[in-house]
Amino acid sequence: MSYGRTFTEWRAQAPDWDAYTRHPFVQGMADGSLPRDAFLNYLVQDYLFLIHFARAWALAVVKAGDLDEMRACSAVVHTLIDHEMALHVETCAAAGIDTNAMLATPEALTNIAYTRYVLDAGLSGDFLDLLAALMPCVLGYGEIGSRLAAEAAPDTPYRDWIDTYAGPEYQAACHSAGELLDRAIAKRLGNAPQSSPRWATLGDRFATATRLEVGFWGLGRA
Ligand SMILES: Cc1ncc(C[n+]2csc(CCO)c2C)c(N)n1
Repeated sequence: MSYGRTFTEWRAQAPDWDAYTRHPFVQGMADGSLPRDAFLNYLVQDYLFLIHFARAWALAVVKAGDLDEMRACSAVVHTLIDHEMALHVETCAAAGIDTNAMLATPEALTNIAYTRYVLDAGLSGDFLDLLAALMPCVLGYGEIGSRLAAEAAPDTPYRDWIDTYAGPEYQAACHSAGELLDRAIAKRLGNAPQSSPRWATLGDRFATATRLEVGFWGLGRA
């Protein structure tokens, strides 16, 4: 599967991409062996993660260079707050964890590290720095979702999670994000961005965010 040219190149150069998308936590969702408590720990942390991630996409609206970029980024803010977080709220509610309990849970250090890294990429850099740090999250889950939809055990209890990220709405959002990235790169770095001095730095940001994703799965310990 492909979510655009830039992503394909950065992905190939991020040493931890497979450690992220094929993490034991992910394989545990696929075969159903992941303990429920581990999943719920992850989901509560992920709820807190998404709050700051929505702030980062809102910062992307501020850092955008034209109305099309603003529209694309504000759509992600909306999707995140009104759709993606609903999965977390509903799944946790079914396990007796309400939103107040989720909000009262201290953020884990690896969670703080990840979201604040992304926010700093945007605050200290420009739109491209921020997009490079945002992409592993969006596109990695797209890749995981569509692989698990094909490979997961039919009776895995994590079917809702898989369906959310494998579904046509989320996959369409991934294609839009990949296009947004390709257009943003072409607009600022031209048609041969690999020869820009910024290319390596942007790839490093992508690789660092990928590393932070690997750490995030570690939060799902029962
Ligand atoms: C640690 C972590 N990484 C990635 C995602 C997935 N995700 C976060 S924001 C976003 C884009 C808008 O839907 C997506 C897909 C997650 N939930 N948690």
